[in-house]
Amino acid sequence: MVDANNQLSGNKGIHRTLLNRKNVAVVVPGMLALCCVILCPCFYWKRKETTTVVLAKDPDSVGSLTTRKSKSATKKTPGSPLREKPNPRFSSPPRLTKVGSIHINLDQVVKITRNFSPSMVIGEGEFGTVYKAQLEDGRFIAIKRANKEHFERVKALLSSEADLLAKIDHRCLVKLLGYLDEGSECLIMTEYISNGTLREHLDGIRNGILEFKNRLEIAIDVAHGLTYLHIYSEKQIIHRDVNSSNILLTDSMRAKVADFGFATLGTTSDSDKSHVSTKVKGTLGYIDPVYMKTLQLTTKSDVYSFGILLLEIITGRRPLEQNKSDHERVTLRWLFKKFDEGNVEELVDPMMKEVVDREILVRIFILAFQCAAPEWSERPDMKIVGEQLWAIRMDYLNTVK
Ligand SMILES: Nc1ncnc2c1ncn2[C@@H]1O[C@H](COP(=O)(O)OP(=O)(O)OP(=O)(O)O)[C@@H](O)[C@H]1O
Repeated sequence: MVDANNQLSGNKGIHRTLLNRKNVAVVVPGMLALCCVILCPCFYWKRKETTTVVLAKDPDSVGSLTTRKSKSATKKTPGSPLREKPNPRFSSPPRLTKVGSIHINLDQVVKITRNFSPSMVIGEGEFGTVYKAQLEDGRFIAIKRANKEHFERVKALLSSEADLLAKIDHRCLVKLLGYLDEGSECLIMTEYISNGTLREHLDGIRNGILEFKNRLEIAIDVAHGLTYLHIYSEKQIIHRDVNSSNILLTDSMRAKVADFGFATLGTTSDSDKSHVSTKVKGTLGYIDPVYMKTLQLTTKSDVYSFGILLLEIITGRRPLEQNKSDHERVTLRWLFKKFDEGNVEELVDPMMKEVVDREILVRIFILAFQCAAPEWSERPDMKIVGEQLWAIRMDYLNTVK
């Protein structure tokens, strides 16, 4: 709660500074969102082991979205040609036992995970344990197994995750391979991504320190993955939990967006609705303040989270730095203040070895601040963000030739 207050009230100061400078607008309506945090009965905070604070995952809301018109809504995201032609495969909800490209029964899963042996565990999430296993054809897969505690609720979450994952196919998004709901087991199987999470790399606990070029390319991959979800997938999908622990890296340092447990369908191209109304979910520090305040969700909420992620990628700092002094705790606020004072180079992750051209850094910071702007209308679409990052990457490569 204290952290939320800091995050939100800190952002208010940024608002003032930006308005003064007539620069990029980065305003987060701190007090209103703070009131929302305090008063809104629809959500509560939960502390994860990692010290990241997340909002409670509430499977009760799965599939129960309501829609209404927004006064402050931005333009409707254009529908993609793909969305105009419904895919008959998904015209009705997929039969969950048949979702994905591998068909495997529980006995086979038990066999390849050695009866869910602890030695096969590669991760623990809030709602399940993740195992690495090898199929008979040699492929490695990740298997998320629903916790037995609150099983029915967790099952609903995994089923929703599988349902959404079944609709997507993009190299920057983790691919669903199978889903199994049998007796007291509920399992979701995805491609195995071998090189850990982005956060682990930023923390330097994987091999080596991320080079600047890699950081840019990771950001571009995430932007492409989100662009696909927002405008090219069969139905618009809003991820709602873009954060550095949900970005998985391959051995060749390509990024894939994972963890669709909070993801939800957005508006349809033939609808006049500009947003969906739904309970607040996400990871504290990355959640769009407009969404927190209004409970209205659009793709621009993912854009906000992406802006926070981009700052994290360049600076190495978490959105909320619990152990820093008050004025440094909310990274967005602190970074903007420093940026505004003209200190740009010193904001870059100190672990990074390269010296990056100031102009390149300025462009990235401005883009990130724009993504995290206070109003939806001030935030660019993910597609534009990806294009701008790509242009920055090209210019960066020219400076190091
Ligand atoms: N497809 C995958 N390939 C490789 N590792 C994975 C894969 N999916 C998950 N993991 C590992 O398992 C960990 C837990 O993943 P999971 O999605 O369950 O939880 P989380 O994102 O860390 O937290 P939460 O579910 O509570 O938001 C990840 O941090 C990652 O290290």
